[in-house]
Amino acid sequence: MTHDWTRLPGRLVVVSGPSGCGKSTILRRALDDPTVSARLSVSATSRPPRQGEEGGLHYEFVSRGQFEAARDRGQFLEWAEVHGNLYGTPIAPVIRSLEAGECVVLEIDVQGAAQVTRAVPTADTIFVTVPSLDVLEARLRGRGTEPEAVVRRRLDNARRELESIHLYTHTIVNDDLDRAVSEMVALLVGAGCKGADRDA
Ligand SMILES: Nc1nc2c(ncn2[C@@H]2O[C@H](COP(=O)(O)OP(=O)(O)O)[C@@H](O)[C@H]2O)c(=O)[nH]1
Ligand SMILES: Nc1ncnc2c1ncn2[C@@H]1O[C@H](COP(=O)(O)OP(=O)(O)O)[C@@H](O)[C@H]1O
Repeated sequence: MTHDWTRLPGRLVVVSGPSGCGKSTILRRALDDPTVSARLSVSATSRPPRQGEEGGLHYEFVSRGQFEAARDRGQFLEWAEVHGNLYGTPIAPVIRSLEAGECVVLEIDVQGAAQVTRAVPTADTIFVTVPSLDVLEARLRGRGTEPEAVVRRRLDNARRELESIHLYTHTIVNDDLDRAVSEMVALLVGAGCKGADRDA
């Protein structure tokens, strides 16, 4: 499916960063800010749900077979295998939002981000990083959502993901959370994702 993305009035923003850097925490707070108006795209994944994760809200949880069938029908804007699981952005809701002039945020990995920027060169890209790999390790372990082998795999991948940081137009170092959230809010507003409480 090819689309003329430049014709769509909405804005597309891509956010990436290694597992445990804090991108979900920052985005949850930034998207709640009244000066921001944006919708977080819900990805499909073959990863099993973590405790507390809800299908349709955090992800659409599907089997590997269901994911591959949807991918082969062209239903994803981008997709990638990350830490051994498949993840993809359903294309139809993104187009609907962009046609309606809305702002859509994709929280996706570096491989997916490269696919999106090839298809939609006008997309804004934000990389969330951490002050050091030790901090990343502490956050990932502190979150307590993954078994040891999965934590190790995610830390190994983090080194490779950090090599792509220069491909992004903006970077946020998530040291102090409040500051990182303020920076995300400013970048989203700057990208055109303005809420009603923001002057035009
Ligand atoms: N390419 C791609 N990556 C995704 C998508 N959804 C999530 N991801 C990425 O997959 C990675 C793992 O996500 P997840 O298992 O939720 O772990 P987390 O990053 O520790 O919260 C992260 O880098 C996400 O940004 C998607 O639709 N496409
Ligand atoms: N600035 C910060 N300082 C300390 N802990 C943080 C900070 N930002 C996030 N965290 C914590 O780090 C862990 C990983 O954050 P999360 O948002 O799940 O990361 P990601 O979505 O990038 O995998 C969570 O337990 C979160 O509460």
